[in-house]
Amino acid sequence: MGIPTYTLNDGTSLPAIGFGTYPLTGDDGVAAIRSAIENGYRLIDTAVNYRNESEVGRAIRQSGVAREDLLVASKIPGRDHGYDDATRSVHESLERLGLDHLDLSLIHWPNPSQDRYAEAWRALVDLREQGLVRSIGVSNFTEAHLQRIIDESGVTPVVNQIELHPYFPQVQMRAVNERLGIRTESWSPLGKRQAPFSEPPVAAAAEAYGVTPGQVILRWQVQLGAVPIPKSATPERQRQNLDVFGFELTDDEVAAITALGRPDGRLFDGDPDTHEEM
Ligand SMILES: NC(=O)C1=CN([C@@H]2O[C@H](COP(=O)(O)OP(=O)(O)OC[C@H]3O[C@@H](n4cnc5c(N)ncnc54)[C@H](OP(=O)(O)O)[C@@H]3O)[C@@H](O)[C@H]2O)C=CC1
Ligand SMILES: O=C(O)C(=O)[C@@H](O)[C@H](O)C(=O)CO
Repeated sequence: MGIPTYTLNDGTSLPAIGFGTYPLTGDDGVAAIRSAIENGYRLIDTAVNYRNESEVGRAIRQSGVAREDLLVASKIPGRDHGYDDATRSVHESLERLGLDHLDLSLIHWPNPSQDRYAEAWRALVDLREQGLVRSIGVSNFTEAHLQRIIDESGVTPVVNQIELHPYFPQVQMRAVNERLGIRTESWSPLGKRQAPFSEPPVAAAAEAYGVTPGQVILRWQVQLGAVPIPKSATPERQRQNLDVFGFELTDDEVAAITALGRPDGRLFDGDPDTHEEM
């Protein structure tokens, strides 16, 4: 069964699930990313700050899958938010990846104290016009950050990649993204080391559908309309994480997993109004 796709607000297509590559580096990283591509992932998520763009490029070339069948997303770090810096950053990413364009480029964190994310956005708008980037988006943006770049540029991001897992279901932020016509992407979609695999709603659904708790959580993501980008260096888990389109949770099951949300559900201090990454 192929991976379903969404049509984004710029008319391009995005697979309903992607592969996260942090912190896969070195030859082992290449092997894991190549395995993910060979297992069927067609959206590969990297970033300048993952220091693995060259590994992603090597894995693509070794996989034997045609470049045009893959979507490669990378992210601009906080230190490169100036217009010229952001432009240079994307060029350098392409060099490390060995590609002539990115399918998706995101601003990694808004870094509001620097207050230059709107400049980085203007650079991405121009890079898209120049054909170096097919689609442009953001990550860890709040409603205020989104509204500012939309008001100043007239261009709406295609995605907002945010922390999203059962302990942190981001009900409000998902509603903001939807209202603005922005597709939500979920980072740490399983909840990383705090994955709620044994929580009753997750365990019960796994039992009911004969799937793993990880598959229940990723199916929950899909039914929220979010695009999860789970990372796994384990081929069997890579396959499992992609195999979430053969069953459907009831509305009550979705609601019960969303109800696992906690006020302190963030995995670390990743509040976009205060957490900054250069
Ligand atoms: N934009 C941003 O600011 C951020 C973006 N990200 C992106 O999101 C991606 C995914 O997030 P990440 O933080 O890795 O967390 P995930 O929620 O994807 O969890 C990854 C961890 O879960 C394990 N795992 C994967 N699949 C399963 C499974 N089916 N059952 C049990 N354990 C499993 C993996 O172990 P193993 O590898 O051994 O299988 C790994 O340790 C990152 O790789 C990155 O691309 C992440 C953080 C911030
Ligand atoms: O993985 C990412 O994209 C990040 O932004 C990471 O640096 C994230 O902040 C993290 O993993 C911190 O533990």
